Amino acid sequence: MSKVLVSDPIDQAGIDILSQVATVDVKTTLKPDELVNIIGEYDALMIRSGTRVTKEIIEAGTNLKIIGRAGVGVDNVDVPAATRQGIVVVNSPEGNTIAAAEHALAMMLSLSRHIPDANASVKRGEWDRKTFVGAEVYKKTLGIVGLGKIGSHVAAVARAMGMKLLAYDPFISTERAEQIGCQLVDMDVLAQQADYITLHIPKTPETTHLINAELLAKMKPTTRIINCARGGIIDEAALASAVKEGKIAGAALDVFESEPLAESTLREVGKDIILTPHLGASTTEAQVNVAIDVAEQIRDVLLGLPARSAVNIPGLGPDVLEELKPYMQLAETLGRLVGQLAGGRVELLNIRLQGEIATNKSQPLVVAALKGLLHQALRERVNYVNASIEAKERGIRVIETRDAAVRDYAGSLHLEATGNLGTHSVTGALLGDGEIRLTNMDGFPINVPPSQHMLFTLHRDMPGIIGKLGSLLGSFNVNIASMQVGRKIVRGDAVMALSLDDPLPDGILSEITKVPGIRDAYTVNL
Ligand SMILES: NC(=O)c1ccc[n+]([C@@H]2O[C@H](COP(=O)([O-])OP(=O)(O)OC[C@H]3O[C@@H](n4cnc5c(N)ncnc54)[C@H](O)[C@@H]3O)[C@@H](O)[C@H]2O)c1
Ligand SMILES: O=C(O)[C@H](O)COP(=O)(O)O
Repeated sequence: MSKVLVSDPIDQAGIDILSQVATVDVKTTLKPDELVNIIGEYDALMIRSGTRVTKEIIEAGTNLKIIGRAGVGVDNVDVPAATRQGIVVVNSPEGNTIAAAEHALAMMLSLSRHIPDANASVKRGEWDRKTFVGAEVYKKTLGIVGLGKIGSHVAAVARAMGMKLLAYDPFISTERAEQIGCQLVDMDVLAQQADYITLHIPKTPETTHLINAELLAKMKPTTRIINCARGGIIDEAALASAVKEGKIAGAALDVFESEPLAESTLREVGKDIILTPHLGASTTEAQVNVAIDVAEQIRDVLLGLPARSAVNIPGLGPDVLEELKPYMQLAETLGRLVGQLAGGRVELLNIRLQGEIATNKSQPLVVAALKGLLHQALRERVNYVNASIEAKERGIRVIETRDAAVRDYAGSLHLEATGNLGTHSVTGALLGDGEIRLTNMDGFPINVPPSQHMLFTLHRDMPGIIGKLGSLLGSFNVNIASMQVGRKIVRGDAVMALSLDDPLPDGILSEITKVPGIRDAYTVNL
């Protein structure tokens, strides 16, 4: 049975799902070196933001197949190291969206009305109404940095509260921003005009210290900043000084450059800075959502199925996966087939995507074909995660063409591999019921389902060949399950595709090519 390590607190709903397929160990107080020492035993690791999954941990995780982040941000995982090792990294892109958006809104209102300090003062026995005079958000301008899932929900609620909305997000269209009721502006304009600024962007090299002393200096003395996205997007020292010196009115932070927050000037500023311990996703509802979402993906991957929210499989989002799922197996099968026909070292793979799969969403099919192609050399070391990297490192050039014209099938895939031993091609399609059909090999039309053990011959179309081949296979005790000949002209060249019940014994291929009229023979195990 597989083993899963859960190293951060996860809702029981997730543990129950994992327990269907694996032994689950929950150890939420491990130090980094303890994790390095035990990770080798596990097939999967499930975390939140508390566990830093470093390269060292990943390299020690020799059995790891998947790292599941029960939340959005994977900045605590060395994703490139995981990718290199073929470990799929999944997250829950939407499970805590509402929780994080509501926390940002709660922070905005709490900051405006000094709720945390007013509450503390009453609890101390005081009744001070003068110190805690606040500000209304109605008719104020909210600047939203990052108009993704969380930013958009914040926008909808803030709009209903009567706020005017500006947004900075270089990756979304003006139309999309207008739909959400936001005016897109650049960061400087947002800094100058907003009364409230809320951050909903990932932490990247471009966003690190996006809010710095220079930008803070452009803000109004009444501006308040909320960060429920990631620590490090704001320069904390510059922010603490700006609030202390009255250059801006206040800040509410849920996330910090280093967590847990150690000694910090942020703690010393008083009622105009409020701090929460990374609580954005900490609602009962969000924790159930993310635990189920990620545990289901871990379960699926351990069962050999694809994950719906893998962050390190190019282009494979849940909607795309749904559309392409039936074709992924076809692409991988054709990749395995053409790789074995080509034998030796493949240098060039031409892939033609035809009909309904000729879209810009079909990149995962190319990855699946590469995974199949490399299977012969790398076996289980190659997967959807590292297939493209492995192909590149082995010098395999990939040329993709897409042709939307529908031919005999709604969608078909053609692979041509060129290597040091020559060029071979295969075409395949799906029948209405999703069954795979091989429809062409090396330019010869065929119509056969793939099977585990196959034999292909290139021969002259002449009487007696089929009988001789059948007798030869019989003499080696190999049973033929089905057989088909494909030819372009009568008595010209032809291919024969045979499905066999057993693998071909060693040495039989050279016997087959001795049969008069048979020029070449290829054995394939799918
Ligand atoms: N505090 C918490 O507990 C908590 C909970 C959930 C999410 N988060 C964090 O919130 C952030 C947003 O999450 P989301 O689900 O909305 O993500 P998302 O991917 O849906 O949206 C992020 C948006 O940021 C934009 N963006 C990227 N780089 C940018 C840049 N340089 N400048 C401006 N915009 C940029 C993107 O175009 C996108 O629209 C993430 O950092 C996530 O980790 C925090
Ligand atoms: O990226 C996220 O999903 C949030 O930061 C939540 O982090 P958490 O799972 O540790 O609460």
